[in-house]
Amino acid sequence: MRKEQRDCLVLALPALLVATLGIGLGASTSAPWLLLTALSAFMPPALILRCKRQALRRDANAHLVFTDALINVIPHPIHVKDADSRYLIANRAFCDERGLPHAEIIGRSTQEIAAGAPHSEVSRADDLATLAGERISREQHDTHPRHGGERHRQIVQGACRGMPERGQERTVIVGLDFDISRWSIAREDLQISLQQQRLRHESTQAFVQRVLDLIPHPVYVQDAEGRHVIVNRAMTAEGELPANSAHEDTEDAFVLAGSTVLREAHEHDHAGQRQVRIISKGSCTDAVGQRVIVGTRVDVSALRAVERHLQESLASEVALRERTEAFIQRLIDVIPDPVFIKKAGGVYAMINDAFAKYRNVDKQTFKGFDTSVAPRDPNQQQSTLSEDEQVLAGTDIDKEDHTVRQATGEEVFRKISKRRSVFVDGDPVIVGVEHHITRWKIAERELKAVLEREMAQRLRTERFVQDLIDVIPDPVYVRSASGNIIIVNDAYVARSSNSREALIGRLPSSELSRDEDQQIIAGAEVLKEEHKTKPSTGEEIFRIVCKRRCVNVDGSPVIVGIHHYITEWRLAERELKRFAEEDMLTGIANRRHFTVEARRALELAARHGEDLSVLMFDLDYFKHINDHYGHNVGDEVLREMARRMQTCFRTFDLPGRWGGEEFIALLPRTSALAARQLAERLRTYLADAPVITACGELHVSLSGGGAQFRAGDSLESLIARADAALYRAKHGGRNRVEIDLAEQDSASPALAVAASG
Ligand SMILES: Nc1nc2c(ncn2[C@@H]2O[C@H](COP(=O)(O)OP(=O)(O)OP(=O)(O)O)[C@@H](O)[C@H]2O)c(=O)[nH]1
Repeated sequence: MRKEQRDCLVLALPALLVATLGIGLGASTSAPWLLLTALSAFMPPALILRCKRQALRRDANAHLVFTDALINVIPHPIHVKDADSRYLIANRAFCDERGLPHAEIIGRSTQEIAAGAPHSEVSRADDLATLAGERISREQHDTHPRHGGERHRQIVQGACRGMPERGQERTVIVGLDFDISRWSIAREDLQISLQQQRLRHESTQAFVQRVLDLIPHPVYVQDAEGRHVIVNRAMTAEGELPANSAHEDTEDAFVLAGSTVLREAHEHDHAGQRQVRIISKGSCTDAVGQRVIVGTRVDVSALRAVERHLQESLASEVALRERTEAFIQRLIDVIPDPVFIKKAGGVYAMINDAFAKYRNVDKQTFKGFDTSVAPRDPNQQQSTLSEDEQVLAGTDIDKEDHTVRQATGEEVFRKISKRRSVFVDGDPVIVGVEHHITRWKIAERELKAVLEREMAQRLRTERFVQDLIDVIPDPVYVRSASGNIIIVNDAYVARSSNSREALIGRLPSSELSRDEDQQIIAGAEVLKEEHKTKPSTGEEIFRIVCKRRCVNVDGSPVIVGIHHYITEWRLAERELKRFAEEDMLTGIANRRHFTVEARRALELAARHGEDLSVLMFDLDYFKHINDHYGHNVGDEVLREMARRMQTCFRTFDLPGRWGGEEFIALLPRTSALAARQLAERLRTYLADAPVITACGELHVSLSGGGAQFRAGDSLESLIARADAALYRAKHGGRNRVEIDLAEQDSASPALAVAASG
């Protein structure tokens, strides 16, 4: 017997033996045969056959011997006890187990055998229970009495009737003590393995449950009978599921057969709200090999609502875009110039009526890059495309285009502007406007011709004006409103130390002139005389300055000024005046000027009640000087007489030559006595200081007479009284002064004033 067969026999034997005992103990009357029959189930057929042949050849006693031999073959402890629990039969394995010889066991009771044994034995009570018909079958765990090893045993015991003894049959106890240590250990291992497998299964199930619970949508696992074996938390939260419809049952059958389901379900929830779910079903094999349905019910109501909203928004956007495009179309159609919107590659997105009319195309059907619109010249076409690329890159194009129509020869001027923009569909586009400026260009051309003519006319006018003012001998200039010189004539340049070019643009040097120019621009006129003396040369300059506001040929206000130089006139005038008022020989007032001034002084004196006196002088024996030294010397004496009069008299006195060698002096605010003192001062001065002439020093004297103005006096009467006094001085001996003192108040304040002067 091979080891595997033996192990199999060892493992299967207890169960079969128990079964055999259960059957045999109640059914057979021949114990050996019964036992043999029971054991035959565990024995090889050859052994059974041999046993049967031996049994047939021997008698009944021999059966017991055979039984002993037979049970000794069995490696497990087997015994047979009588009703008193004494061993009748014990096989070799039993004896070895107890460590006792067969002889020491047979006939002894269980209690005797077990006394002192560490392991427990079947008790007497068990035997009695067995004898009463109760079958004992229990496992026992103890320690081997000899080698101390741990062991597990299966104790099986039952009652068996019919054992012959002295012609009677008695009931015996048949027991089996089967070592199941290996089997028990294997069983424990199996239990542990099963426990671990169960824990793993539970753990896996828990993990699967947790995973499914994380899914926010309902997920379930359903077996073939329609029972939900797993549902996730989201599914549980939905409450009780409605029963499947017939259609769903059919659907589930297909799913279990391998189909998959993915469909949308429209339902209403408990609150009556419309729900949209995505139902997904598939099948798989579960851990125990059963086909199950795995289903999900994803609520996409919110997504569908968003989708519906998006669709509505999209439709609205499309409508808005269409309305926008229509508005843009209407807008650009209003523009009288050709307008186009072009995409990359020369594709026209939109054109207006003016563009369609100018290019002779149908606006509604015209789309894309039309060769009839595109330039016919390939080079020009390429140039246009290149230009469009620049515009799309961000470069603005502003250019003028001039073409001549071949058919009519008509000139066309256009101002083309192109800009980059973004169309309503988001594409970058070129917005172009072709502004037709033919009329303006032709008008400009004509205007330019007119302007050139006008410019020529203006140049001629300016030339004429320049020539005109150059004829004027006086300096003439034209200043702008801001004061800059814009035109000067030759006379102005001639009087200036600067060139004409240096003068043009120059501003007035003085603030006064600038203010005056502003007044003239405002409308004032200036006509004035200026008198200047050049510091460098002392040259006197007289000029009449005339300024007036005029309008230039270009329409701007200007200041036209002319400097009329009258220096010669003023000097001649001054000379004439001198001739009219001065004595030509002596330079003092002549008789006419003296008379005019004297009359005015008499009027003032009479009006203000002031003193006024007149002195008259006559050189003594002057004829002798003339005669002796000549008239030139006489003239020298006369000039010296006049100089000394100017020396002796006050600044407000007026000395004059009355005629020949006669002199006169008008003394305002001077009394007669004061006049005497002045006359005496002159007389002594002349008498004491000889006159130096070409003929040497000459001693000259004078005679003087004076009179003070009185009420009612005329100039003639006053001079007459002075002259009378002079006459008295002449006749009184000459070189003396006589004053007309008749009725003169010597204590008058006027006299005191004259004396102090
Ligand atoms: N050199 C010169 N002599 C003049 C001028 N005017 C008059 N006489 C002279 O003055 C002289 C005046 O002489 P008279 O009238 O006789 O007076 P007199 O000689 O001064 O004598 P008495 O007056 O009496 O002292 C004349 O001989 C005139 O010719 C003049 O402008 N120059």
